[in-house]
Order: sequence, then C-alpha cells, then structure tokens
Amino acid sequence: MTSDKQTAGVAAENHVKIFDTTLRDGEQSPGCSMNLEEKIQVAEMLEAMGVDIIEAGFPIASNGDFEAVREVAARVKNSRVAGLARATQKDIDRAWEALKGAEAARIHTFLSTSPLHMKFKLQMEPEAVHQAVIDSVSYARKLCEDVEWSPEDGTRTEHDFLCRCVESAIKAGARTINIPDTVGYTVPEEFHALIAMLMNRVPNIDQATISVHCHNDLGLAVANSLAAVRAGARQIECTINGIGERAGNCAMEEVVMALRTRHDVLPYDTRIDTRKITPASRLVSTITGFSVQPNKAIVGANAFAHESGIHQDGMLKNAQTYEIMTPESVGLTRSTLVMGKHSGRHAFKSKLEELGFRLSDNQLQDAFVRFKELADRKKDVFDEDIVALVDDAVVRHNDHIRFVEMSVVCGSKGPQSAELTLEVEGQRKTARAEGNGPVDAAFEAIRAIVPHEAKLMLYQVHAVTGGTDAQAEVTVRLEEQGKTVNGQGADHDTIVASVRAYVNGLNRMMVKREKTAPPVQAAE
Ligand SMILES: CC(=O)SCCNC(=O)CCNC(=O)[C@H](O)C(C)(C)COP(=O)(O)OP(=O)(O)OC[C@H]1O[C@@H](n2cnc3c(N)ncnc32)[C@H](O)[C@@H]1OP(=O)(O)O
Ligand SMILES: CC(C)C(=O)C(=O)O
Ligand SMILES: [Mg+2]
Repeated sequence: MTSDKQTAGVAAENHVKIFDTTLRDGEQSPGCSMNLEEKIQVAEMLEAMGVDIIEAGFPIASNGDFEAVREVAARVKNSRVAGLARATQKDIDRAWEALKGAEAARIHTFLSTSPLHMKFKLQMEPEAVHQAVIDSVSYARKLCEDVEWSPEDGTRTEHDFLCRCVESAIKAGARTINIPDTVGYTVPEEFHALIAMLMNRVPNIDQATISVHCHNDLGLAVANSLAAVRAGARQIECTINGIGERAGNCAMEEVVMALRTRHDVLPYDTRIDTRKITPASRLVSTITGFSVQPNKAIVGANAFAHESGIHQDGMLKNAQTYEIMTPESVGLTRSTLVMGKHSGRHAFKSKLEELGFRLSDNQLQDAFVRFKELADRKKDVFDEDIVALVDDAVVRHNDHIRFVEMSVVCGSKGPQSAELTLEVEGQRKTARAEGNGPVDAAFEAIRAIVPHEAKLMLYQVHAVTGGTDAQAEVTVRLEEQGKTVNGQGADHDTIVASVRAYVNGLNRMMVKREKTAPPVQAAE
C-alpha cells in the first residue's frame, strides 16, 4: 500500500466522504450489467467528479468482477478504490489480489449481525459471528491498511451486540465502520438515534469514521443518510441515479445537492464537482439501460422544467421563485448550438461535449453517421434526439450481434411479417418470420437468427420528443435462468428501435453469462 490518503482514517470535522457503490451495489440491481469497458468509463467519471472512494466490485463473485476491480484499481489515481469481501479468508485474499495495484486501496468486509440474518442466513451463533468479525478484520488488516467493516442488516441488530461488534472491529483495525440499512427499514429519527448511540457508547469510536449505507425500500435512503450525518456519520455510501438492490441505494446526486443547497442547516461539505452530476447520470443510465424517471429529483427530465403559466411567469421575473438550485450547478447546460442536417463533425462534437458526452473516435463516428441520417429525416433535431442517438451508439459499442437492416409488412390485413438481417460475430445472417404484429414478427426473426432461451419480460416504448417524426426509444427486459438484463434502442422507426433494444439485451445477456461463469477459487 502507498501512503495514507485523505480518505483513510478519521474524517475532518465537516467533510463528508462520498463512497460510491454504483459499480458494486448499483450493479446488483436486477437487470443491470456492465462490462469491463463500461465499468472503467463509470469509474473514470466518478474519479473526475471527486468521489472519495469508489467501490469497484465484489472480486470473489466472478472473474468479470475481479478483472473490473483490478482494472479500476490500476487506472484510478485520485480516488481510493474499494473491493467487497465476505468474512472469509478466500474472499479477502481475492479482494486484495484485485486491489493491490491501486494507488490507495480499501478492503470492505461485512458480516450480518441481526438475529434474523445470523439465525437463518448465516446459521451462526452470535459468539461465532463476533469472533468472525475479529478474525476477518484482523486478517484484512494484515493485507491492507485501510479496512472498512459493515454489520449487514445493522439497523435490525440488537444495540448491545452492535456496539460490541463495532468496538471489536475497530480494535481489530477497521478504520471505517459502515452501518448499513440493508433492507431500507429505518426512518430518519431512529437512524439518527442509532448513530448517536454508537457515538456515545462505543469507547473507541473516535478511531474510525462512521459511514452509512442506506437502501430505499421506503423511499427514505437520502433522508436517513442526512439524519446520520447530523448525528456524526462522515461517510455516505451512495450510487448514481440511486440504482442498487431492489428499490436502490441512496442517490448520490440527491444527497450531495441536499448538502450543498441546504448548507445553512446541513453545514457539511463534500468534494463532489456537482457540474458533473448530469453527465454522470446520463452515462450510468445509458450503460445500465436503466432510464431515469422524468420526475426524479436533480437528474429527471422534468427536474428543471416549468410548464404552468404562473411558474413560467415567476421564472421569467426571477428564476429563484421556482428553482432552489440552478440547472448549471448540476451540469445541465442550456443549449447554444442548434443542430440540423447542415451541421458538421466539429459542431456535432461540440454539442456532445456540451451535453456531457466523452466518446471514443469510433463511437463518435458511429454517432455522427446516425445523426446525419436522422437530420435528413427529421425537421428539428433536439438535444433529446442527440442524447438518445448517442446513448444508442455508446450502448452498441463492442456488440457481438449488430442490427444491419430490416423490412416489415404490417397493417390490418396480415399476416404481419419481418425480414431481418443481423451481423453475428462479423457474419451477416438473414431470416424472415411472421408474428402477431410487426414487433412480434421482428422478434421472431431475431430468435431464428440467434436461437436463445431468454424470455421477454418487459417491452416499453417512449417518444423522445413530440411530433409524429419523433424518435422512439424502446426498453426491453430479458430473463434467462433467473438472470435479467435490460436492453435499449432508439430510432425514428419504432420497429427498428425495438429490434435494436432486443439485440442490445441479447448482447448484455452474453456479458452476463460470461460474468457469472464460476469464479476462479483462490486457495483456502
Ligand atoms: C447486502 C449485500 O449487498 S451483500 C452482497 C451481495 N452481492 C452478491 O451476492 C454478489 C453476487 N454473489 C455471488 O456471485 C455469489 O453469491 C457468491 C460468489 C458471492 C457466493 O456464491 P456461493 O458460494 O455459491 O454461495 P451462495 O451465494 O449460494 O450463498 C452465500 C453463502 O455465503 C454466506 N455468507 C453470506 N454473507 C456472508 C458473509 N458476510 N461472510 C461469510 N459468509 C457469508 C452464506 O451464509 C452462504 O453460505 P453457505 O453456502 O454456507 O450457506
Ligand atoms: C455489503 C453491505 C454494505 C450492503 O450492501 C448492505 O448491507 O446493503
Ligand atoms: Mg447494499
């Protein structure tokens, strides 16, 4: 390990460390999967935002997770990189193996402490759990100077036992004690009291930073995290767009903007460059296929939109009448370049930068070709069109299966049919199929070209802008042997967008199959 960084040890009085777990808990969202390249893109964005600690994955879980943690650890220089491990030597060894190349690393080890989890899940007596906490933290500390320990299901743990485990974990060398509300059960007053209780009762608590990790099952993850900070917590675990297990985790954009906007009553600072919030949200939504609900705080499409007359009147007179923060403060810039069929590559690139995208040359080229095609067909090309189109180009990068062309016969007479050409591992294949409507026929044609077991669980169409020439954005969810993935596609033709989305889902399923291949077992 290299030198101690600002992120190790006890936090400065009013500084709240941001521990982002988009790449670990976020990736545990049903339907979510990121490949290595995508994880690196997200990690680089998090580093650029000023995230203190990036939890890059759970290295024992799969070879894909191990490689992702190792690559992120090797590349990221300005944030600490953490890897998750259960309370076993093989998990901790595997995490350290992935992390040891990092400029600043953290092993995050956890063990359930609630009666319910100990009895039914771990099938361990409390004494054995307590001993395992000491053993796992001590072992991790032999490898890495920065160790975080979490009592899983902390908010449903008996207080005496929680205090005892926390004290022992600190004695064993944990520098951060993270209190997870694993099932999103607590409420702000109760969580505040729990953190205050730990601050008062655990004798060596001042040797560690208290962290919190809140889930959103009751929609309280952000409120609970803020209550904990008021009680003395100085690290918040969160994810971009609040993605994560079940209803998700505390949303980074919300908690950071709450601290910034209400600094008068919450006088705590983070290192986050809030102008990177919108691009980060877009990147994560594109990569995971999880669209952001329009009324989502901070990053939803409507978060800064004003439609009713009285509000618009107020906004024209003084924006503060209806805006408690500026769109610019979260990186939402008002458009300066109007795009159309006469726009060139330079303007397109500038527009993408204005919208917060950073594309490789190949992605830029793909997106530009599609932009020109769209501009030829569509009178007004809005920012939303460009976002949808670029999302599509980014998503499709490195695909094994690619859409080439398609024609459909549809209408009320039937039978509806589709003739589709895909490129599979570089080879063109064509199939014709009939179906119950053109989308069904097109999906049948995909199944004929790429036979697979996955079932279509969800099919959703959304118009990117108004007007009959609007682009369609389609989301599908596929399920195969209990594993789910989301696929997204955009096109001015709804059926083509549907095929793009389905093909994207199949590509993601291939990544998921690779990632869930049995992990290489480290020696016990
Ligand atoms: C609250 C959270 O977010 S925890 C993190 C959740 N994330 C994940 O689970 C990531 C994906 N998971 C996986 O890939 C797999 O579950 C693996 C590779 C981690 C483990 O796979 P398997 O060895 O097949 O075990 P499986 O998942 O079926 O069961 C979990 C085992 O870990 C044990 N376990 C759970 N938590 C812990 C812990 N913190 N420390 C030690 N053991 C634990 C369980 O008791 C169970 O043990 P058992 O097999 O003796 O009954
Ligand atoms: C691993 C732990 C911190 C977790 O994700 C949870 O308890 O929710
Ligand atoms: Mg969690």
